[in-house]
Amino acid sequence: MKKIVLLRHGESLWNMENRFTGWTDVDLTAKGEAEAYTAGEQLLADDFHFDKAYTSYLKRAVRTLNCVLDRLDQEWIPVEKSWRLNEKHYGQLQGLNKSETAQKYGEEQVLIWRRSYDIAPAPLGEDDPRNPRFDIRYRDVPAAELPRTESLKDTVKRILPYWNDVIFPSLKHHDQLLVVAHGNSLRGIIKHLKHIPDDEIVKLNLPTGVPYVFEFDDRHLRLEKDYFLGDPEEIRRKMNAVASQGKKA
Ligand SMILES: O=C(O)[C@H](O)COP(=O)(O)O
Repeated sequence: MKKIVLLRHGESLWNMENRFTGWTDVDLTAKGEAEAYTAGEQLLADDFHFDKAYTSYLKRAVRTLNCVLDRLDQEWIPVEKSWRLNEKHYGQLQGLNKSETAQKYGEEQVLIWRRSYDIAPAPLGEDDPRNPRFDIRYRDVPAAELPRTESLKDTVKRILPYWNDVIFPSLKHHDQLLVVAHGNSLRGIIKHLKHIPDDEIVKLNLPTGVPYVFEFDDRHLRLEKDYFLGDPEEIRRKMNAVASQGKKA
């Protein structure tokens, strides 16, 4: 049995402040770091030995991965970072408080911006200093590929080449892979893996710091089952809390 574990980073500063984050590079809170260590604990208890790990260019994911590997005493494994695993770009919403945005534009509109498949928030201006083209870390990415906003559909389109050409094929010669990324970039991968229809994906809210295991058969790499590690009640509570971030108060 081959396994890929998907893990959303632990709580970030802007998760705590309930702000749209996207490509903004904010750090973990102390709680987020503790969540990452707890995820490591759960993976240790289930005897995971990863062959390779993948993460984004954003420190909340990188640091979560480091905490997990530290807890597992598997810091030596190869790690590959890709901008393609970054969070969905939230355009002009980045930095705004989600509840205040719901008060201003309505909860329904915020739900569309957060969870619809093909509607993107307004883009950052071409000359906005937050435009990724001004950020040195993306200097090797062709300018035309750098987003100034994204729908989940756009995010999936940018992730899939990396998933299909790099991550998934490496399962052929590895048994266990770890992918630490973000709420929406992982929703995109999960949609692809489980063939979730466009209008169903709106309901999926990924909790921070909870390992999500996908098992594949050895021969054909067909998805056999998927499950979260941890207490189902606690996971449900965390998922509901994520869903509620877009409510008025
Ligand atoms: O970018 C963000 O704000 C979070 O990582 C995910 O936010 P969401 O749950 O509002 O999509």
